[in-house]
Amino acid sequence: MVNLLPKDGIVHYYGKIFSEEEAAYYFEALLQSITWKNDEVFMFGKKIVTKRKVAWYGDSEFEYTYSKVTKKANLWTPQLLEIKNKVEATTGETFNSCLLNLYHTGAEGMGWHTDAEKDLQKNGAIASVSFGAERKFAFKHKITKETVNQNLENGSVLIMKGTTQSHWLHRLPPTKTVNAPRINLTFRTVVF
Ligand SMILES: O=C(O)CCC(=O)C(=O)O
Ligand SMILES: [Fe+2]
Repeated sequence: MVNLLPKDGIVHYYGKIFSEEEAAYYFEALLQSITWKNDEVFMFGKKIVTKRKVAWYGDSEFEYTYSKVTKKANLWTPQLLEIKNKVEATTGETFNSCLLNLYHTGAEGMGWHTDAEKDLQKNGAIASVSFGAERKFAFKHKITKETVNQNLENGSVLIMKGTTQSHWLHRLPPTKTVNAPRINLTFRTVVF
């Protein structure tokens, strides 16, 4: 499997692991069954409510601090467990929690960041599953500013592991060329 990063981390793109039918089914099922909430984050010291919707799920109703706001996870739904099982079987990694993001249109994205919150296992693998509109995902090296791009297809999975979060930022750039919605799931390992 080729590493998308030239150094300082490992990113594997598996491409589509779900068929078009499975991806369409999961997109609709997640849209309906997940308890979506507008995300509250701190930016420049001010609490802001994002347009993007989010939800946390996991093995237990643990509390999780993300961008300075503490949230409580929901317990896995049947579909989330099916998706998690498929991702674990494909990648050989295991996960105990998942952050879901719902981007209503290409106008919504996520700025440059790392997934290195203190509750996350250090250098643990993070699996990113995408359903719905295809979007560009970008990495930028913190020191050299090198960038790497990957289109995240409907029903695909991408893994970030090793020292990726220490050396590379990532983002989902907003785009004028996409109007359709997208659901992204990032499976993670939270340390209790
Ligand atoms: O939507 C995406 O593809 C990226 C999501 C992400 O980076 C995150 O939830 O930390
Ligand atoms: Fe992230």
